[in-house]
Amino acid sequence: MSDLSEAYRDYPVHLQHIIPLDFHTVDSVPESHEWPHSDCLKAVIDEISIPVIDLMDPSAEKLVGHASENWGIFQVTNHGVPLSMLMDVECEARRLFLLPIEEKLKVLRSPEGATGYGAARISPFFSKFMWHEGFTIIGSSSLDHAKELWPHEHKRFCDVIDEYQKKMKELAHKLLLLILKSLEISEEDITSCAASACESNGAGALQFNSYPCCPNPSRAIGLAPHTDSLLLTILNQTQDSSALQIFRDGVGWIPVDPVRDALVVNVGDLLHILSNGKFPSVYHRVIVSEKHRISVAYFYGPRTDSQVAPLSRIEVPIYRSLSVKEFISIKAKHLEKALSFIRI
Ligand SMILES: O=C(O)CCC(=O)C(=O)O
Ligand SMILES: [Fe+2]
Repeated sequence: MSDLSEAYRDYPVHLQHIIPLDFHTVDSVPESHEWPHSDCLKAVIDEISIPVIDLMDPSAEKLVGHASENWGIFQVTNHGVPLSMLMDVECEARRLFLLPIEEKLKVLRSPEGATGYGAARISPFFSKFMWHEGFTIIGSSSLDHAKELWPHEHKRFCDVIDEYQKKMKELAHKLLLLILKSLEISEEDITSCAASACESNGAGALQFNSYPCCPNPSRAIGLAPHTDSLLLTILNQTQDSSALQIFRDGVGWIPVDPVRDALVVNVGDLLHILSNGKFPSVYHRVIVSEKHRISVAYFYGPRTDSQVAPLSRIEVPIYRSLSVKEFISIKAKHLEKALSFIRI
């Protein structure tokens, strides 16, 4: 069993919070999915946009460090992931979500499980449901699920996923090194920290997100505001519509407008802890529209038995040291309040 699955096993989620609505059968937003005050979803600032960094730029290291500190999110171009690979993974995600609900339920995430089809993990924290269905893959978990969904043609799905995960891991490692270099820490600390994240059984996961066409987008929400838990997330937005938004203190919600062929990179809670609070773990949400949207997120993290603590040797640490597994358990109980529980 993979590390991350083990970390989630102690926090079962009730089936009611796992089984998504059969979105094809509804022609209005049911009360269960109607969010109060969702009109505020439109109140976004359009004039400011998050940094877009060309990874081939000689000053990429400086730009990445600056964006991590000032935004906790940026987009990268010239990232080395072939466009064909981005399109192939989108196509497989689409193929999966277009299956009838009875098929998708064959690979439903179990209450103690971490992989498979189901609603967002954060669902139990909210009184309303989200306009979303997801599919989570950890390591080679997709093999059994794909066999279940396509008994005679699962190979294509698995090949695409394996290649994509490999490429994401490579890119995440490269990005992590760039980000860590901007902290005032020793080469040795950088190498050992990055090495722990790239071990074969690190806590990585691939998340397919689907936001079905919504009959009344101003009443529903795709993903409620949250931060990502691991070190960093690489998001393939796949479409040209703006749906992802980040919250910026003093400004409000800002859209992350898709840039052609770019990938979105955001800081997660663990990197926020490692940086002693220097890099904000960005608070984000997803809105829905009349169009079906797919996104593919890769969450990158170290082994769940490894320790995480602020890396700086000169600053006073603001977070205590803890294992990744312990952090995941605190987050599973307290969601965005998790960081306040480990503050010194
Ligand atoms: O779909 C998106 O744009 C964002 C997805 C996301 O935030 C997540 O999977 O954690
Ligand atoms: Fe997220």
